[in-house]
Amino acid sequence: MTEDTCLCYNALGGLPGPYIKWFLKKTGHEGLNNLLAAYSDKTAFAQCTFAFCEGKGQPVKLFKGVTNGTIVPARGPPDFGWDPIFQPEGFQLTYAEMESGVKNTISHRYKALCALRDYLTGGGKEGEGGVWEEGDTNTKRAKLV
Ligand SMILES: O=c1nc[nH]c2c1ncn2[C@H]1C[C@H](O)[C@@H](COP(=O)(O)OP(=O)(O)OP(=O)(O)O)O1
Repeated sequence: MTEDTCLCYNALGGLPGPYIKWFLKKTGHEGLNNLLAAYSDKTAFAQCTFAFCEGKGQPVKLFKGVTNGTIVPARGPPDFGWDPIFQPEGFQLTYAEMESGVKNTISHRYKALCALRDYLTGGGKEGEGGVWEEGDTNTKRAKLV
């Protein structure tokens, strides 16, 4: 099982997406805001994907969770990733300003894990906002969609 997290700006067609780790490292929170300076659309979505394979020759299954939000100037403790610049839809707080107990009930990772949990416990194809689909057994790395 493996996991990957993307932060996708709608104005940029989904970028930085899986490259967010390196954009964050090189440009910081301010740079991540500046990327959108030329666009009025500041919306973005956070996506988490767990890839799970039962064994050799078995299909890779992808469990995805998406949380929509807006990119804002950094607010809150700068302890974790891009949490200070992501304000989820329906909230006045950034991920960083929220109690972790609140973030953990709305986050992209929570939704992906719900989908994985539902699959492993024999639940339906859709969890609490998360979905799963089959990947490609021939790829060494799970394909992110
Ligand atoms: O909920 C989150 N809230 C804010 N930031 C977050 C979150 N979740 C991951 N992050 C950060 C860590 C890393 O800068 C980037 C991609 O995460 P992620 O793909 O899991 O990176 P990683 O450290 O596991 O590295 P790698 O994929 O090369 O194994 O976003």
